Amino acid sequence: MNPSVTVRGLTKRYGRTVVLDGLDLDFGRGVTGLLGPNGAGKTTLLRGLATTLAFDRGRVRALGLDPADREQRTRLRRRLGYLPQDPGFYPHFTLVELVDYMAILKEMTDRRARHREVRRVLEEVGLSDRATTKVRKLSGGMKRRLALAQALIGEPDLLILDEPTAGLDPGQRLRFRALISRLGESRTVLLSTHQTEDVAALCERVIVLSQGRAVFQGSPGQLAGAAAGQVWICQDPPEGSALFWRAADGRYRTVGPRPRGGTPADPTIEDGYLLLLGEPARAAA
Ligand SMILES: Nc1ncnc2c1ncn2[C@@H]1O[C@H](COP(=O)(O)OP(=O)(O)OP(=O)(O)O)[C@@H](O)[C@H]1O
Repeated sequence: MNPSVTVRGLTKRYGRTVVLDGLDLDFGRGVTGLLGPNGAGKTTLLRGLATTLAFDRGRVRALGLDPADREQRTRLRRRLGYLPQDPGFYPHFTLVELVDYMAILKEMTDRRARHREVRRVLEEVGLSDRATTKVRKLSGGMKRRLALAQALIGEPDLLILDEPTAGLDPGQRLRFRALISRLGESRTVLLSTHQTEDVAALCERVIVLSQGRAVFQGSPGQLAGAAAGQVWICQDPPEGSALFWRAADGRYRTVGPRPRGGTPADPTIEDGYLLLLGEPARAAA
């Protein structure tokens, strides 16, 4: 892999709280998923890579550019699209006005080309029929789609998406997955999510962040493989396991040491993730 983004020793503190703790990462073209528990530092990392926040220490190279250098940061901004966790759009703008305004901020000065681009990105996210609706009248899922639309302006080489599928209905989630995987064919896409299904469906690479460090970097298959031989199905609630749940077929699923009467099951990404973060041990404590 020839990485489009390289991160070395990245550190960010808020007061005494260390949020990113000497983070090292590499990822390249295609879709990379960023998983991690609440507060792991995902949004902080994405904000930094999107150049809206300065890190305290460490080095980033994105598309061959150094965001710590003012001139290179401007060049990088021209080539990146960012979907923030909470975009906070102007509520009284219509969708078309808002996306047009974002396109102006992205230095699209040719009016006709800009209007074409605004129509294109609204079409991409299925919001063309809402073009003249005011932002404040959108549902949560529609606002998410609008947030993706503005990130797509100008066909950026690097897309940084903070929980792009949060709040989407199943049909839209599928549509988003198709769009994001298509974008990943020719660009570098980094997306954070709490949905392991999204990672399985979309990502060729996954990074797990915990307490500001990357505790896993590899393929989704490798993450699932980390739980091989540690996932069990039982007919009855497993004795001695603190973390188990009843599946739809009425049997019990557990991750960790083999419970009495447990038969092995195929591990999923979620199993690998839970084990990696020590969730079974935490539940037992
Ligand atoms: N502006 C800020 N000032 C102070 N602390 C902050 C600020 N932004 C984030 N934090 C803290 O930094 C830590 C990491 O937050 P961050 O939003 O990056 O986590 P996250 O992995 O994206 O979490 P989530 O999955 O809940 O979105 C948290 O402890 C959070 O409270």
